[in-house]
Amino acid sequence: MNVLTVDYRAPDAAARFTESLRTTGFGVLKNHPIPQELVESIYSEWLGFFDGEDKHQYAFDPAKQDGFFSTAISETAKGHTVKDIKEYFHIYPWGRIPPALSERALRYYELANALAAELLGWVEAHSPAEVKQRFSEPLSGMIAKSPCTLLRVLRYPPLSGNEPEGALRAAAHEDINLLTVLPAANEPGLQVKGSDGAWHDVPCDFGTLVINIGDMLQEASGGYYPSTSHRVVNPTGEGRFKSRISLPLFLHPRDEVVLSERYTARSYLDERLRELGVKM
Ligand SMILES: O=C(O)CCC(=O)C(=O)O
Ligand SMILES: [Fe+2]
Repeated sequence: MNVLTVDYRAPDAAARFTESLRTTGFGVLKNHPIPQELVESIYSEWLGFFDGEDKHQYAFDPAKQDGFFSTAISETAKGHTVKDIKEYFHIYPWGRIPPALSERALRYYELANALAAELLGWVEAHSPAEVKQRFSEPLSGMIAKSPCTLLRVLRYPPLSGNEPEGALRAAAHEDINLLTVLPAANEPGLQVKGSDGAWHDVPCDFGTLVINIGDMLQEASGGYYPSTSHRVVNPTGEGRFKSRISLPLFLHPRDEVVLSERYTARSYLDERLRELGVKM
């Protein structure tokens, strides 16, 4: 398992980054264009939000899927029975966002979206012809102006010691979407499963960006790009008393985008949300 950390400004960045995605499902970027002070201020203002009571006024809307998902209702990963130890807020530009937190979150949403479009261009340019011809349109076009792209602010609370047996911060899962952009979190814990079946720490130097393939890109590429299992393990030692904040942007194609002969983006997503138990 070799998740590469690639310098965004290096001349061979696109090729090396795409190679890392193809072999591991993950790639890490340093010297990327997302300002670290923006990420850090989002972490700190949302930590305050999760620590307060206001969040309960934003209870998630089962139809629209925006808003606050408490630890009591947060998802159970596909194939698992215990809930993850996490709470989170789903941000869509058209959805509810606490007014005091909206400016930075939306700025991040825009910047990370633009970077994701560029990275999808890298992926496409470095795909073999037989993979490229499966794409119903350019990958970057699939996400352009998509109202379905979701920014999730996640807060993994400190551990109380009363967690259910076997519960993890995030149980092993694959992401549903095309591509995920995830700034390194404020605490470690993210692991990816190798083809050897073992769990490996994803490089998480603060300031880097982690990018991973989701199921929709695996589907659209006929399996050429793997959507690999990953998880967030529980901290030990001093880390048990700390919250972990992370900020994945899940790049989702517009509903009508054709992923494969079997699925559009919408039909694929609906199937997966029903499996997660967060949609009827
Ligand atoms: O918190 C993390 O580092 C990863 C979160 C994740 O994998 C997810 O929400 O899909
Ligand atoms: Fe994930």
